[in-house]
Formats: sequence, C-alpha cells, structure tokens
Amino acid sequence: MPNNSNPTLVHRKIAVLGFRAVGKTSLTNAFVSGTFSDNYDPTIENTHHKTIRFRKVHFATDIIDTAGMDEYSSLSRNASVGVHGYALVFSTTSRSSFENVIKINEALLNALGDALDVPRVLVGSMKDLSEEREVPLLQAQSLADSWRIPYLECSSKTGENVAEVFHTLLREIEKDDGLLNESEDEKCIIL
Ligand SMILES: Nc1nc2c(ncn2[C@@H]2O[C@H](COP(=O)(O)OP(=O)(O)OP(=O)(O)O)[C@@H](O)[C@H]2O)c(=O)[nH]1
Repeated sequence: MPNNSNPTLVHRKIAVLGFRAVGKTSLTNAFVSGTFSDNYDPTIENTHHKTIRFRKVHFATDIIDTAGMDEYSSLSRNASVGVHGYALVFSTTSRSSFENVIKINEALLNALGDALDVPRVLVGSMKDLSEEREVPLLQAQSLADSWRIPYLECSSKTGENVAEVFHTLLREIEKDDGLLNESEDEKCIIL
C-alpha cells in the first residue's frame, strides 16, 4: 500500500469524445488550465497532461481532446489504444448531440470488441445555458443509468462540476483495482 512519504504514481489515459462543438476542448481546458474562451476553433486532436492527487495516489493523466465525431467518424488510434476511460460528452443545449452520443457509445464499444465495463462517464455540457436546454436532466440520467455509468452536468464557462467529471472518471477507472478506497477518494487535490 502507498504511504505518505512514498506516494504511488500511476499513469492514466483518458479520452474525451462527442459530437462537434459540444465543448470537449472547453472542458479539457477548463480542467487542465482553468481557462475558458467563447471562441470556437474545431479540434483535430490534442493531448494534455495533468497530475491529480487522491491523497496517497498521484495520477499522471493524459487527456486526449478528440475531433468532433459523427456517424461516419472512427476513433483515432491514439484515442482507442491504451485508453483507461472515456468522457462521453453531449451538450444539454443540443438534442442532436445527445442522439449522437448514443451512437458514439455504440461505436466505442464495438471498436473495443464489445468489451464489458469500459470505464465511462456521460457528461452534459453547457449547464450555464439553462434557457437553451434541449435535453432534460432526467432523460440523460436515465440513459446513463441504462449504461450503468455516472452522469454529470457541467459548465466549462462557470467551472461548475468540471473537476468532478475527471475525478468521477478516475474513480470509475479504479473501481475494481482497490487503488482508491472509500477514505482515500474523498479528498482529491489537483496539482
Ligand atoms: N456558455 C457556454 N459555452 C460553452 C461551454 N463549453 C463550450 N462552449 C462554447 O461552445 C463552443 C464549442 O466549444 P469547443 O470546446 O470548441 O467544442 P468542441 O467539442 O471541442 O468542438 P470540436 O473540436 O469541433 O468537436 C465554443 O464557442 C465554446 O466557447 C459552456 O460550458 N458554456
């Protein structure tokens, strides 16, 4: 077991997937550097790094901000090989992005050979734009429940729930290996 003087360092790779313009880059930037921009610049693919410490365990995390996907897209090699967990993002302001994330989840599980229990979180972005909401919270929550994965809503603009998306995904990744037990995962520190 890790101890205070000698924390455990583990490497984890996370990919952020979703339809075009759902806020994948904004979510990644808000988490990695605490920044937000109103500008829209389509992404090809970028990898960011962040160390997240859950008390005695340091996660050196690679976060892959992928290109917006549609039904004709396939996962890049970097976004499918050696990835420990996925954030599946749709915008709460876009019904089509919600419908699309269902297809992305299917394509992901197919690409991974119908692997069971792929660590994932479903993320509803742009929570601050409540007047433009097109996807009811309960509908998104029941989709996540049917996939047996957590659902979170966040705003990269206000920062609300941004860190929780990544912390929840790390907990999903570590669920079965006992690295984070109850008392250790309560307190997470971003380095
Ligand atoms: N109000 C608000 N706007 C957001 C939020 N997140 C993203 N946006 C805006 O939505 C637009 C698209 O955001 P991006 O982060 O570039 O989306 P993306 O999914 O990375 O886009 P692609 O790389 O093309 O797939 C930008 O104009 C952002 O400023 C949010 O939480 N709130």
